[in-house]
Amino acid sequence: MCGIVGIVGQSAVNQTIYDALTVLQHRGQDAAGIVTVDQGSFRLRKANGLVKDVFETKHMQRLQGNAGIGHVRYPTAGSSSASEAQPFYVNSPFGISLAHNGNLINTKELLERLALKRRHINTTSDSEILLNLLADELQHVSGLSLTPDEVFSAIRQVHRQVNGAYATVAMIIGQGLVAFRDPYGIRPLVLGKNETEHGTEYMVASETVALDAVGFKVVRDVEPGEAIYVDLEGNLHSRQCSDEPKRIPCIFEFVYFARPDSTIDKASVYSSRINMGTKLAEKIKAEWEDQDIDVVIPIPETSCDIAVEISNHLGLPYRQGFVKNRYIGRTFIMPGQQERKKSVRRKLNAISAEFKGKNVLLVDDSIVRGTTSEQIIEMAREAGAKKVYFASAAPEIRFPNVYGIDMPSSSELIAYGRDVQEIAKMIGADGMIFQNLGDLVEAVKMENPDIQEFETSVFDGHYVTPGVDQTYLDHLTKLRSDDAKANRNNDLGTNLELHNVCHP
Ligand SMILES: O=P(O)(O)OC[C@H]1O[C@H](OP(=O)(O)OP(=O)(O)O)[C@H](O)[C@@H]1O
Ligand SMILES: NC(=O)CC[C@H](N)C(=O)O
Ligand SMILES: [Mg+2]
Repeated sequence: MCGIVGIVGQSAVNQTIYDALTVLQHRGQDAAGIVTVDQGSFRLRKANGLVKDVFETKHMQRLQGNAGIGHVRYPTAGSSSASEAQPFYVNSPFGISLAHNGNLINTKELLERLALKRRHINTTSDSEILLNLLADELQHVSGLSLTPDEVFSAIRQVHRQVNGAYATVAMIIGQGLVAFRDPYGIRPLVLGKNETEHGTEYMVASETVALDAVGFKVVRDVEPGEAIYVDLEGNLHSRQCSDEPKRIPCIFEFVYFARPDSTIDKASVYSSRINMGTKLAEKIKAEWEDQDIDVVIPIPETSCDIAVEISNHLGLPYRQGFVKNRYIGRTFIMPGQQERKKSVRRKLNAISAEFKGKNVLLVDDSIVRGTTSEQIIEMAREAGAKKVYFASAAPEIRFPNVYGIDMPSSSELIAYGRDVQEIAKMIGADGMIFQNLGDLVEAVKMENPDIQEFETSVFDGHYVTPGVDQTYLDHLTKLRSDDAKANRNNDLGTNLELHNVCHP
């Protein structure tokens, strides 16, 4: 997942974008970037690393101007090279800079189309393709300034060509900020505003928490297929640009990705997780009639809210038996399996008193590769647990994700080709329980009954966009499995790639 933000303000936006990116850091830890518009020029700083490390004072001082966009990256396409950090830039027409959360499917076809238009794509990033498609559609405009109609009809054409997930912000020099969400609204995008004595400031971001953190008020979600255009005078325009919009948000945002204090498509992430806890506790009660659990223990951090609810519902004590090292980030979104594996023990440590001689129920939001659960169970046993049960608030993940979560290969998923008993054996649990998909959907739907459908492909293999068939999935495995990535990164050597207008 990635985090995006865009602002048209009434005063300098560099610090606001920086602050917003720090609260979106959980969506991407690999790279960060900010572009601002200063007196008709773009200012850009992007590099691999966390927000706090990428932007030094000297960079912040350069990022002048009252409008800008920002990005935190978790790669799902292309490479981890710093040259693929975002925002990307093209100089024609106008000069456009773009940041993207999601993943495009039909990149091969789009690349061929762009080549015919003599547009050169310099990286392997799908986001650079998206930028060039938008640029190409804006190329048809005749005047020197853009009208909202022209912006919206360009985005309509982009929607017609692209298959995939894309929440996008783009800054067009001398014109304004453009933001759009794919026709299914797979990835989240929210609009906010701030009234100042000089006028209204507008902001779009991946999650509402970014608006809260910088003092903007949430206006509403950007609708699936909708585009927002804020011109540099600060006027807001919006239009539905998809021929067939349909709200099908990614359910994994609610399970894991988003922060609990965010609201997506009017559904609170926190309350959804509480509901997941209630549903899972009901299943535990129904299926484990003679359960002998002494204590419920979460696997920090995302599962904490869920575990509290399970303990309440089962009438069992809740204990924070694992201490989380606050200086280690999220392990699942780390780029390679070796690093993920190493980080679990650096991140979590058991408090023996909570395990010694007890039957414990460990709760996690999800089990993907099994990296966390396997090691955590080992730690619980080393700390003296008698029996270790394991509960997952999401169902078994058996299918690749193609919409912005880096799970490209089913063979890397621990639940692939295994039933619950086999998974329990693999991770060393004495008993194991997964949420039913229907219950997970219900848990989020309770927070907004108007959401008719969710993107649930990792659980059921149903892909909502065209273009995802076995040939595509095989191609993805070849391109992005952990082994493929490791080989590619070994080949990288010294970084000789072209970085567009990045000042070190
Ligand atoms: O089965 P796995 O492949 O290990 O993936 C699942 C685990 O990864 C995530 O935690 P992460 O450490 O990324 O973040 P968190 O601190 O927000 O829980 C998630 O919450 C699970 O604990
Ligand atoms: N997770 C994401 O949203 C990734 C965005 C884009 N596909 C990239 O790899 O940079
Ligand atoms: Mg976790």
